[in-house]
Amino acid sequence: MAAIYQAAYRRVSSLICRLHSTYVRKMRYLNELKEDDSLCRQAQTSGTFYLFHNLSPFLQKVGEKYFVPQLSAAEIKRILEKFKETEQWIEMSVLIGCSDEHVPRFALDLGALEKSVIESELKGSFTNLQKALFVVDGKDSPLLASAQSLLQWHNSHQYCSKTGQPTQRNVSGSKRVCHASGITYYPQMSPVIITLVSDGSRCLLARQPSFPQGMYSALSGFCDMGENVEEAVHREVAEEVGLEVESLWYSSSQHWPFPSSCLMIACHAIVRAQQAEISMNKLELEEARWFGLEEIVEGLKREPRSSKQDDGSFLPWFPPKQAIAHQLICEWVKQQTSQLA
Ligand SMILES: NC(=O)C1=CN([C@@H]2O[C@H](COP(=O)(O)OP(=O)(O)OC[C@H]3O[C@@H](n4cnc5c(N)ncnc54)[C@H](O)[C@@H]3O)[C@@H](O)[C@H]2O)C=CC1
Ligand SMILES: [Mg+2]
Repeated sequence: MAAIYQAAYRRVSSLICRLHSTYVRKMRYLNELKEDDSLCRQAQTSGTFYLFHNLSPFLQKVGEKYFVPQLSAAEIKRILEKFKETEQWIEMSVLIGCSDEHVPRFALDLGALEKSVIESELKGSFTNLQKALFVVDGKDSPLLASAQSLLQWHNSHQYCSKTGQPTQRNVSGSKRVCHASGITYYPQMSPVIITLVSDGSRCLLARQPSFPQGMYSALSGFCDMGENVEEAVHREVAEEVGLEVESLWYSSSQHWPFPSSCLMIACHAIVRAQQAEISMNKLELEEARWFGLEEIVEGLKREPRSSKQDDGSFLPWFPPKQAIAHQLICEWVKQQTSQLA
C-alpha cells in the first residue's frame, strides 16, 4: 500500500515540477524580452497583437459571445497597408505577456487611424473598456485591463516631469527614459484598499454618488503616502463611516484599470457590535448601511436590470464577479454560513 502511495506522490510531484518549470521558463523569457531590445524587436515579427483604438479594446461578437482576437504581425501589416502606413507602427506596441509556448503577446493602439475602416476590415468593434471587461471571457479581462493600463501609462508619460523633454521608450514598453536628466520612468499603479467591514453578523456596504442605481460595494480608498495596508484600512473606515476597526485580515488583490491602474488590496475587517453606529461622510458617500446575511444572499442573485421596482426605487445589487468587491462579499457569506452550520 505504501508503495502505491509513494508512486502516486512521485507522479504528482513530477507533474508539479513540470508545471512549475513551464511557468519559470515563461517568466524568464518575458523578462529577457523586457530587457533585450533586439530580442523583443525580433519577437514582434512572430507575436500576436491585441488591438486598441484610443484605449478601447477590439472585440468580435459570435452569437451572444464576445471574443478578444489575437492578430498576427502579417494581419497588422495588411491593415496598415490599407492606410498606406508603414509597418513601423508595430514598434508602438507594448509587451503584455506570452503563451506557454513562448509566443509573445503585444497590445497596439491604432487610435490615429480611422476606426470604422479597421472595424469593417476585421469584422468587430472597438468597445469601451468598462463594457468590454464585463462581457469577455473571465480569463481575458485581466489581460485587457493590464494592456489598456500600460498603453494609458505611455500616453500620459511622453514627457519628463523634471526637464519637460520627450521621454523615449524601450522596445517592450516596460519603461521610458529622459536622456536629458537620466531619469527612468516605470509604469505605476496606485495602491487602494478595499474592505468589507463586519460586526460579526452583518456587513457594511456603501454607495458612492457615481455608482449605478441600486449598486452597493465595500469601502475603498487610496493609500496615503507612507501608509501601510493596515493603517489605510483603519483610516478609510474611520473617515468614511466613523467606525473603529478592531481586527482585519488580508483576502486577495486585483489590478483594476479605473480611473487608472489601481492595485486593489482586499481585506476583511471587524468592528465591535456594541460600537457599530454608522456616521457617514457625506462628501464621499451617498449611503452606507448594514446588511444581514439574507439580504446579501438575495442581492447576489439580483441582476442590475431586475433591481428597479414599479415605484422607481431600486433593490440592492452588488458588483459583478470580475470586481474584487464581489469576491469579498462571497467570502463573507461563506464565513457566516459556516458559522451557522
Ligand atoms: N474592483 C473593485 O471591486 C472596486 C474598485 N474600486 C476602485 O477603487 C478606487 C478608489 O476608491 P475610492 O473610494 O474612490 O477612493 P477614495 O475613498 O480614496 O476617494 C477618492 C478620492 O481620493 C483622492 N485621491 C487620493 N489619491 C488618489 C489617487 N492616487 N488617484 C485618484 N484619486 C486620489 C481624490 O480626491 C479622489 O476623488 C476607485 O477608483 C474605484 O474604481 C472601488 C470599489 C470596488
Ligand atoms: Mg472611498
